[in-house]
Amino acid sequence: MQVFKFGGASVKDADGVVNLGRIVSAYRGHQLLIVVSAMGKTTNLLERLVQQYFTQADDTYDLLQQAKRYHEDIVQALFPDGNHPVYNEVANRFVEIEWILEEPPMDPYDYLYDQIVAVGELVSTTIISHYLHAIGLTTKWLDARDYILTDNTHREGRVAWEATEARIQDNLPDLLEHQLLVTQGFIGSTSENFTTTLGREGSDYSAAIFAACLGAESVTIWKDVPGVLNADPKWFDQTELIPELSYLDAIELTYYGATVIHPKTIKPLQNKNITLHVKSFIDIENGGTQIRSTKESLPVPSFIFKVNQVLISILPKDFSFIVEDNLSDIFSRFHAHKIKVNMMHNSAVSFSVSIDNTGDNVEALLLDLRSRYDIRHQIGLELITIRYYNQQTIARVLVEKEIIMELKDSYTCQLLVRKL
Ligand SMILES: Nc1ncnc2c1ncn2[C@@H]1O[C@H](COP(=O)(O)OP(=O)(O)O)[C@@H](O)[C@H]1O
Ligand SMILES: N[C@@H](CC(=O)OP(=O)(O)O)C(=O)O
Repeated sequence: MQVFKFGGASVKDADGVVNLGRIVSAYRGHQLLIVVSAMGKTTNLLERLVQQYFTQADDTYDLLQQAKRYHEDIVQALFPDGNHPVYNEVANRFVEIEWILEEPPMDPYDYLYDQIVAVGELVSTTIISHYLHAIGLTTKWLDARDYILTDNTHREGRVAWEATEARIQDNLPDLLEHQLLVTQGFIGSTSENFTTTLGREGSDYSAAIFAACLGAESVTIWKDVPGVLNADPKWFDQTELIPELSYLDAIELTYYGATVIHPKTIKPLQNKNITLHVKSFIDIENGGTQIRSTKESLPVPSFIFKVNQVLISILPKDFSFIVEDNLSDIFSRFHAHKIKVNMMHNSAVSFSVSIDNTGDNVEALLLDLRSRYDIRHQIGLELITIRYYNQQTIARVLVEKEIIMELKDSYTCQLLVRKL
């Protein structure tokens, strides 16, 4: 059996859903489970809705209307019969959000976030499953929350692997024999049946979880790019396709921020030796990238750019050294504010980190750190990571840039820079 994953970009409009139908139809007769994300930028919209609801802002219902209208337009384009059951099912999914909005927020933010944001994936898969049925494919919609079980960490649910594997293995192999299965990426549930999410961009990870538990032959992630390139084409001209990639290189690239695949995706596949294909949903005949067990190293240097970085330098107020107890205290503060460290460097009396400038929680972190340390920070920096670097590649990215911090090991070079 195979697992396919379609992200938001692939189903951003009715044409995208039709294209998905075309791709899946070409695999008629194969055992297939497809994992789908929320359509287009729906998750961002629902995230804004949660923020506004939590602060009881006036435009909460406007945002809900926007989300409804966007999906209604897609449904109308796909199902000319206004009495088709999909209309009611989609409306009912949004009613779940309306019920929450009717009461002032009483539950913790992260819990409410998961209950609301998960609706994006529930709606998209409802539409897609009906569409695939309408074009003649025997399709079954599955609620991923019945299969992917997590702990209670809302917004970053940690998978309960044994329970998840048991649920998937007990139920899905039989179902796969008779029909195409359609389920949601990104969502799971706790043992008490509360919805959780797996972290932003987590649908790739969902596909890997299903594939690992089912012992799939392969996973294919369908993207708006020809495969994994040696840099994000949004930032870099003249990118090159990497036709084959080892699991290790893929883990390293995604860890440093290559957003084409979610970093947690690779490990479960590597453990079961399952090949991951990254292919274009626009040019489906193109071979794309295969990520598998291979001794080949990356054929070309690869670049990862992260803009909008904040460099925070942390110094003990009493001029003591940065040693284990300080480091452990510092990391626990980063963890408490859900802030991930992109690059770090320590000396005897200071510890410096570069993080994404995500706004409010960075402000809260700085306030918190200042209670115990002297803090300096610089904003507006750019972090450039080069895998398999050489002097030429470093020179290429440093044009009109000044290095603020630099780290190198045998394979990877990280440069924190400021534009001149
Ligand atoms: N090394 C890379 N190779 C290809 N694409 C990359 C790379 N790094 C970042 N990207 C970006 O990843 C995007 C696809 O991921 P994303 O937009 O999250 O898709 P989806 O919503 O389908 O999951 C591409 O449009 C591209 O801009
Ligand atoms: N919809 C979720 C999960 C996801 O993975 O989406 P995408 O596959 O479009 O990146 C998000 O936007 O975070």
